[in-house]
Amino acid sequence: PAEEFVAGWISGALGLVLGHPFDTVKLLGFFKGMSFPIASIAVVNSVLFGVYSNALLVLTATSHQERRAQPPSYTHVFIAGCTGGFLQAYCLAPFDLIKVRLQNQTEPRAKPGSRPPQYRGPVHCAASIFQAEGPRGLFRGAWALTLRDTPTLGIYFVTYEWLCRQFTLDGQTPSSGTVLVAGGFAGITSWVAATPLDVIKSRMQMAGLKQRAYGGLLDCMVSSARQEGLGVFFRGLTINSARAFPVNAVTFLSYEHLLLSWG
Ligand SMILES: CN(C)C(=N)NCCC[C@H](N)C(=O)O
Repeated sequence: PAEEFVAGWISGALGLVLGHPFDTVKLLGFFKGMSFPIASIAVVNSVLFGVYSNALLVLTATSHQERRAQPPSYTHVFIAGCTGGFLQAYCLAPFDLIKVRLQNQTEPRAKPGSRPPQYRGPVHCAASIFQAEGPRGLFRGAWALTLRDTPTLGIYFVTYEWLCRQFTLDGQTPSSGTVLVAGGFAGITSWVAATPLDVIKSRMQMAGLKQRAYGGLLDCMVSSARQEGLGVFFRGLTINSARAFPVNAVTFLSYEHLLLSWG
Protein backbone atom coordinates (compact mmCIF):
# COMPACT_ATOMS: atom_id res chain seq x y z
CA PRO A 1 0.00 0.00 0.00
CA ALA A 2 2.96 2.38 0.39
CA GLU A 3 4.12 2.15 -3.23
CA GLU A 4 1.06 4.09 -4.43
CA PHE A 5 2.32 7.08 -2.38
CA VAL A 6 5.76 6.85 -4.02
CA ALA A 7 4.31 6.37 -7.53
CA GLY A 8 1.97 9.32 -6.90
CA TRP A 9 4.95 11.42 -5.85
CA ILE A 10 6.99 10.72 -8.99
CA SER A 11 4.07 10.89 -11.42
CA GLY A 12 2.86 14.20 -9.95
CA ALA A 13 6.32 15.71 -10.46
CA LEU A 14 6.45 14.50 -14.08
CA GLY A 15 2.96 15.86 -14.82
CA LEU A 16 3.93 19.16 -13.31
CA VAL A 17 6.95 19.67 -15.59
CA LEU A 18 4.49 19.61 -18.51
CA GLY A 19 1.92 21.79 -16.79
CA HIS A 20 4.24 24.49 -15.48
CA PRO A 21 4.45 26.52 -18.73
CA PHE A 22 0.64 26.84 -18.69
CA ASP A 23 0.72 27.94 -15.06
CA THR A 24 3.26 30.67 -15.72
CA VAL A 25 2.19 31.70 -19.20
CA LYS A 26 1.53 35.21 -17.90
CA LEU A 27 4.99 35.48 -16.33
CA LEU A 28 8.51 35.89 -17.66
CA GLY A 29 10.25 32.55 -18.12
CA PHE A 30 8.46 29.28 -18.86
CA PHE A 31 10.42 27.06 -16.51
CA LYS A 32 11.22 29.77 -13.98
CA GLY A 33 10.66 28.89 -10.34
CA MET A 34 9.87 25.22 -10.90
CA SER A 35 11.57 23.72 -7.85
CA PHE A 36 8.89 24.93 -5.42
CA PRO A 37 5.91 23.59 -7.43
CA ILE A 38 7.72 20.29 -8.07
CA ALA A 39 8.40 19.73 -4.40
CA SER A 40 4.88 20.68 -3.37
CA ILE A 41 2.85 18.99 -6.13
CA ALA A 42 4.82 15.80 -5.71
CA VAL A 43 3.84 15.66 -2.02
CA VAL A 44 0.23 16.49 -2.79
CA ASN A 45 -0.05 13.97 -5.64
CA SER A 46 1.48 11.34 -3.42
CA VAL A 47 -1.23 11.97 -0.81
CA LEU A 48 -3.96 11.93 -3.50
CA PHE A 49 -2.96 8.65 -5.18
CA GLY A 50 -1.85 6.99 -1.95
CA VAL A 51 -5.08 7.80 -0.09
CA TYR A 52 -7.21 6.94 -3.15
CA SER A 53 -5.65 3.51 -3.58
CA ASN A 54 -5.69 2.72 0.14
CA ALA A 55 -9.32 3.88 0.47
CA LEU A 56 -10.20 1.45 -2.35
CA LEU A 57 -8.29 -1.25 -0.51
CA VAL A 58 -10.46 -0.63 2.58
CA LEU A 59 -13.70 -0.43 0.57
CA THR A 60 -13.17 -3.37 -1.78
CA ALA A 61 -10.40 -5.46 -0.15
CA THR A 62 -8.49 -5.53 -3.46
CA SER A 63 -4.94 -4.30 -3.99
CA HIS A 64 -3.90 -2.23 -7.01
CA GLN A 65 -2.65 -5.40 -8.78
CA GLU A 66 -5.97 -7.23 -8.27
CA ARG A 67 -8.20 -4.42 -9.50
CA ARG A 68 -8.07 -5.24 -13.22
CA ALA A 69 -9.39 -8.75 -12.56
CA GLN A 70 -11.89 -7.54 -9.93
CA PRO A 71 -12.83 -3.98 -10.93
CA PRO A 72 -14.30 -1.84 -8.14
CA SER A 73 -17.77 -0.30 -8.57
CA TYR A 74 -17.95 3.33 -9.72
CA THR A 75 -19.51 4.25 -6.36
CA HIS A 76 -16.43 2.92 -4.57
CA VAL A 77 -14.13 4.69 -7.05
CA PHE A 78 -16.03 7.94 -6.45
CA ILE A 79 -15.91 7.65 -2.64
CA ALA A 80 -12.19 6.79 -2.69
CA GLY A 81 -11.52 9.71 -5.08
CA CYS A 82 -13.44 12.14 -2.85
CA THR A 83 -11.49 10.91 0.20
CA GLY A 84 -8.19 11.43 -1.63
CA GLY A 85 -9.36 14.85 -2.83
CA PHE A 86 -10.44 15.95 0.65
CA LEU A 87 -7.12 15.02 2.29
CA GLN A 88 -4.94 16.33 -0.52
CA ALA A 89 -6.75 19.70 -0.35
CA TYR A 90 -5.47 20.24 3.20
CA CYS A 91 -1.90 19.38 2.21
CA LEU A 92 -2.20 21.55 -0.89
CA ALA A 93 -3.69 24.61 0.85
CA PRO A 94 -0.49 26.36 2.09
CA PHE A 95 1.48 25.53 -1.09
CA ASP A 96 -1.35 26.71 -3.31
CA LEU A 97 -1.73 29.94 -1.33
CA ILE A 98 1.98 30.70 -1.82
CA LYS A 99 1.77 29.86 -5.53
CA VAL A 100 -1.23 32.15 -6.06
CA ARG A 101 0.38 35.00 -4.09
CA LEU A 102 3.65 34.72 -6.03
CA GLN A 103 1.94 34.39 -9.41
CA ASN A 104 -0.14 37.49 -8.74
CA GLN A 105 2.97 39.45 -7.95
CA THR A 106 3.56 40.89 -11.39
CA GLU A 107 5.93 43.80 -10.60
CA PRO A 108 8.98 43.62 -12.88
CA ARG A 109 11.82 42.11 -10.91
CA ALA A 110 14.95 43.77 -12.14
CA LYS A 111 14.00 47.36 -12.89
CA PRO A 112 16.39 49.60 -10.95
CA GLY A 113 14.64 52.05 -8.66
CA SER A 114 11.28 50.24 -8.77
CA ARG A 115 9.63 49.09 -5.56
CA PRO A 116 10.91 45.61 -4.60
CA PRO A 117 8.28 42.87 -4.81
CA GLN A 118 6.42 42.15 -1.57
CA TYR A 119 7.54 38.51 -1.49
CA ARG A 120 11.11 37.56 -2.40
CA GLY A 121 10.32 33.89 -3.02
CA PRO A 122 8.28 30.98 -1.63
CA VAL A 123 10.04 30.75 1.74
CA HIS A 124 9.88 34.50 2.30
CA CYS A 125 6.21 34.49 1.25
CA ALA A 126 5.37 31.70 3.73
CA ALA A 127 7.33 33.42 6.52
CA SER A 128 5.64 36.80 5.85
CA ILE A 129 2.15 35.28 5.92
CA PHE A 130 3.02 33.32 9.08
CA GLN A 131 4.37 36.43 10.81
CA ALA A 132 1.43 38.62 9.85
CA GLU A 133 -1.42 36.14 10.39
CA GLY A 134 -0.09 33.11 12.25
CA PRO A 135 -0.42 29.50 11.08
CA ARG A 136 -4.10 29.93 10.20
CA GLY A 137 -3.09 32.57 7.64
CA LEU A 138 -1.37 29.85 5.63
CA PHE A 139 -4.73 28.10 5.27
CA ARG A 140 -6.57 31.08 3.80
CA GLY A 141 -8.93 29.76 1.12
CA ALA A 142 -8.55 26.15 2.34
CA TRP A 143 -12.29 25.71 2.73
CA ALA A 144 -12.92 26.73 -0.90
CA LEU A 145 -10.08 24.44 -1.97
CA THR A 146 -11.65 21.50 -0.11
CA LEU A 147 -15.03 22.17 -1.72
CA ARG A 148 -13.28 22.37 -5.10
CA ASP A 149 -11.26 19.16 -4.73
CA THR A 150 -13.51 16.72 -2.85
CA PRO A 151 -16.17 16.10 -5.53
CA THR A 152 -13.95 16.90 -8.51
CA LEU A 153 -11.38 14.26 -7.60
CA GLY A 154 -14.20 11.74 -7.30
CA ILE A 155 -15.16 12.75 -10.87
CA TYR A 156 -11.47 12.53 -11.89
CA PHE A 157 -11.02 8.87 -10.90
CA VAL A 158 -14.49 7.80 -12.15
CA THR A 159 -13.76 9.34 -15.59
CA TYR A 160 -10.35 7.66 -15.70
CA GLU A 161 -11.73 4.24 -14.75
CA TRP A 162 -14.72 4.53 -17.07
CA LEU A 163 -12.60 5.45 -20.11
CA CYS A 164 -10.04 2.73 -19.36
CA ARG A 165 -12.80 0.13 -19.18
CA GLN A 166 -14.38 1.33 -22.47
CA PHE A 167 -11.18 0.65 -24.41
CA THR A 168 -9.87 -2.44 -22.59
CA LEU A 169 -11.02 -6.07 -22.68
CA ASP A 170 -12.32 -7.36 -19.33
CA GLY A 171 -9.51 -8.35 -16.99
CA GLN A 172 -6.76 -6.88 -19.23
CA THR A 173 -4.36 -4.05 -18.37
CA PRO A 174 -5.14 -0.87 -20.36
CA SER A 175 -2.64 0.01 -23.10
CA SER A 176 -0.37 3.06 -22.74
CA GLY A 177 -2.45 4.90 -25.35
CA THR A 178 -5.64 4.22 -23.39
CA VAL A 179 -4.03 5.39 -20.13
CA LEU A 180 -2.82 8.60 -21.80
CA VAL A 181 -6.24 9.42 -23.27
CA ALA A 182 -8.20 8.39 -20.15
CA GLY A 183 -5.82 10.35 -17.89
CA GLY A 184 -5.99 13.41 -20.15
CA PHE A 185 -9.79 13.42 -20.28
CA ALA A 186 -10.04 12.73 -16.54
CA GLY A 187 -7.95 15.88 -16.05
CA ILE A 188 -10.14 17.95 -18.38
CA THR A 189 -13.44 16.73 -16.87
CA SER A 190 -12.28 17.38 -13.33
CA TRP A 191 -10.97 20.86 -14.18
CA VAL A 192 -14.18 21.84 -16.00
CA ALA A 193 -16.08 20.90 -12.83
CA ALA A 194 -13.47 22.59 -10.61
CA THR A 195 -13.13 25.92 -12.41
CA PRO A 196 -16.02 27.85 -10.73
CA LEU A 197 -14.67 27.10 -7.25
CA ASP A 198 -11.10 27.58 -8.46
CA VAL A 199 -11.94 31.20 -9.32
CA ILE A 200 -13.51 31.77 -5.89
CA LYS A 201 -10.64 30.00 -4.11
CA SER A 202 -8.01 32.21 -5.77
CA ARG A 203 -9.95 35.36 -4.93
CA MET A 204 -10.18 34.36 -1.29
CA GLN A 205 -6.45 33.61 -1.23
CA MET A 206 -5.71 37.08 -2.60
CA ALA A 207 -8.21 38.82 -0.33
CA GLY A 208 -6.63 41.53 1.75
CA LEU A 209 -3.89 42.13 -0.84
CA LYS A 210 -5.23 43.00 -4.29
CA GLN A 211 -8.95 42.60 -4.03
CA ARG A 212 -11.43 43.47 -1.32
CA ALA A 213 -11.78 41.27 1.73
CA TYR A 214 -14.76 38.94 1.56
CA GLY A 215 -17.17 37.98 4.35
CA GLY A 216 -16.73 34.32 3.40
CA LEU A 217 -17.09 31.90 0.53
CA LEU A 218 -20.71 32.71 -0.21
CA ASP A 219 -20.09 36.46 -0.05
CA CYS A 220 -17.18 36.05 -2.48
CA MET A 221 -19.39 34.06 -4.90
CA VAL A 222 -22.32 36.47 -4.73
CA SER A 223 -20.31 39.67 -5.00
CA SER A 224 -18.12 38.31 -7.84
CA ALA A 225 -21.23 37.25 -9.80
CA ARG A 226 -23.00 40.57 -9.10
CA GLN A 227 -20.05 42.67 -10.23
CA GLU A 228 -18.84 40.61 -13.18
CA GLY A 229 -21.77 38.39 -14.24
CA LEU A 230 -21.97 34.59 -14.20
CA GLY A 231 -19.14 34.36 -16.75
CA VAL A 232 -16.74 35.01 -13.87
CA PHE A 233 -17.14 31.36 -12.81
CA PHE A 234 -15.65 30.18 -16.10
CA ARG A 235 -12.60 32.39 -16.07
CA GLY A 236 -9.52 30.34 -16.93
CA LEU A 237 -11.58 27.38 -18.21
CA THR A 238 -9.74 27.15 -21.54
CA ILE A 239 -6.24 27.32 -20.08
CA ASN A 240 -7.18 24.96 -17.24
CA SER A 241 -8.44 22.40 -19.78
CA ALA A 242 -5.47 22.81 -22.14
CA ARG A 243 -3.13 22.30 -19.21
CA ALA A 244 -5.12 19.43 -17.73
CA PHE A 245 -4.76 17.06 -20.70
CA PRO A 246 -0.95 16.71 -20.90
CA VAL A 247 -0.44 16.99 -17.12
CA ASN A 248 -2.85 14.21 -16.25
CA ALA A 249 -2.06 12.01 -19.25
CA VAL A 250 1.58 11.90 -18.10
CA THR A 251 0.65 11.63 -14.42
CA PHE A 252 -1.51 8.52 -14.97
CA LEU A 253 0.87 6.95 -17.49
CA SER A 254 3.88 7.24 -15.18
CA TYR A 255 1.82 6.17 -12.12
CA GLU A 256 0.53 3.01 -13.84
CA HIS A 257 3.94 2.18 -15.31
CA LEU A 258 5.75 2.61 -12.01
CA LEU A 259 3.30 0.34 -10.20
CA LEU A 260 3.47 -2.25 -12.98
CA SER A 261 7.27 -2.29 -12.95
CA TRP A 262 7.34 -2.68 -9.15
CA GLY A 263 5.07 -5.76 -9.54
C1 LIG B 1 -8.91 20.50 -8.82
N1 LIG B 1 -8.77 19.42 -9.75
C2 LIG B 1 -9.74 19.26 -10.76
C3 LIG B 1 -7.77 18.55 -9.63
N2 LIG B 1 -6.96 18.67 -8.74
N3 LIG B 1 -7.76 17.54 -10.46
C4 LIG B 1 -6.79 16.51 -10.40
C5 LIG B 1 -5.61 16.84 -11.20
C6 LIG B 1 -4.37 16.92 -10.43
C7 LIG B 1 -3.21 17.38 -11.26
N4 LIG B 1 -2.06 17.49 -10.41
C8 LIG B 1 -3.47 18.71 -11.93
O1 LIG B 1 -2.99 19.71 -11.40
O2 LIG B 1 -4.13 18.77 -12.95
